[in-house]
Amino acid sequence: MALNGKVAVVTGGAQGLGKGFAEVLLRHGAKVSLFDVVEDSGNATKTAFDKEFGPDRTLFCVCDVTSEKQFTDAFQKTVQSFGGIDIVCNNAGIINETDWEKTVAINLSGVIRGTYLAVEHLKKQNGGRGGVIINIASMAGLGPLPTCPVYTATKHGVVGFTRAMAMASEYGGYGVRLNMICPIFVRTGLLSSLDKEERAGDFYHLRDVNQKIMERFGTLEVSDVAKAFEKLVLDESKNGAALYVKTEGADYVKFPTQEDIEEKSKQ
Ligand SMILES: NC(=O)C1=CN([C@@H]2O[C@H](COP(=O)(O)OP(=O)(O)OC[C@H]3O[C@@H](n4cnc5c(N)ncnc54)[C@H](O)[C@@H]3O)[C@@H](O)[C@H]2O)C=CC1
Ligand SMILES: CCCCCC(=O)CC\C=C/C=C/C=C/[C@@H](O)[C@@H](O)CCCC(=O)O
Repeated sequence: MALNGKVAVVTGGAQGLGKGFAEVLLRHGAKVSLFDVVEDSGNATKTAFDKEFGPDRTLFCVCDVTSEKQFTDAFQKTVQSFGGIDIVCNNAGIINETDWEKTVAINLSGVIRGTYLAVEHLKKQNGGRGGVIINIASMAGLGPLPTCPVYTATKHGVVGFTRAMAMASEYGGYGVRLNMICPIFVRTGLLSSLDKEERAGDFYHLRDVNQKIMERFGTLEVSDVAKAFEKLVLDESKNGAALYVKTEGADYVKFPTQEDIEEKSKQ
């Protein structure tokens, strides 16, 4: 997909991976609406992008993805300012095993809400232009991370939901593609979440295990995942695909087919 002149929404776009994805889109000539709860960082990121890319290319909307009203209003404001939407990246996420309901509300319900709103705006049957939705899952959406079971569950949920929606879009002729990114550990603020007892909850005693898993898989920079995001957003052939990003590079995940599952269950 050529990105010049396209309009994108990035949730959790004020910092970390979301900021990195927004920068990729801006470099390709897109306009970007950043949705985030943290007003200071959102404004600071918009100011930095204004300086680098010009004043009319970025919008910042205060938006908590757990609020239907704030999310709907932010989509509306983006359409009013930029004249439509072509790309939506549902990226906002946290790790909090103590307040696990908040983790589910942001990481899974927030992605579901953001995807439904995106489909409503992009879908050709509603007068939309079609486009692409990229949901940010994790390697913890493909295999279990024992140090954060609820975070793991939300990311598995994002993978299952996005794959099903990709099929629904294809069967329904929405003109919208839905894909996922599944990175291993990335050096952002989120990475230290499990070092804090109030975030790690009952799994605080497993912080050494977390350290070992991190050493085994290694850690990425935001720019590594931004490069994978660029590859995925430019590739118009993919729908329902998950790009696994690791230290050796990025590869598409080969999900088992129904035949694979049935074959294995016979063994
Ligand atoms: N850092 C890592 O190791 C990995 C991160 N991910 C995923 O990438 C996504 C981004 O994470 P990072 O950039 O690492 O974290 P981060 O903490 O640096 O950035 C997350 C952003 O989301 C925003 N946010 C949090 N709650 C929100 C809400 N309710 N509404 C709107 N915005 C909200 C924060 O204010 C922040 O700007 C998350 O979904 C995370 O699960 C996936 C794999 C690895
Ligand atoms: C501080 C935690 C931040 C987590 C943020 C992420 O989303 C990063 C996820 C990164 C890696 C996940 C790896 C999961 C691997 C599992 O498939 C499994 O292989 C782990 C096995 C652990 C073991 O054998 O001890």
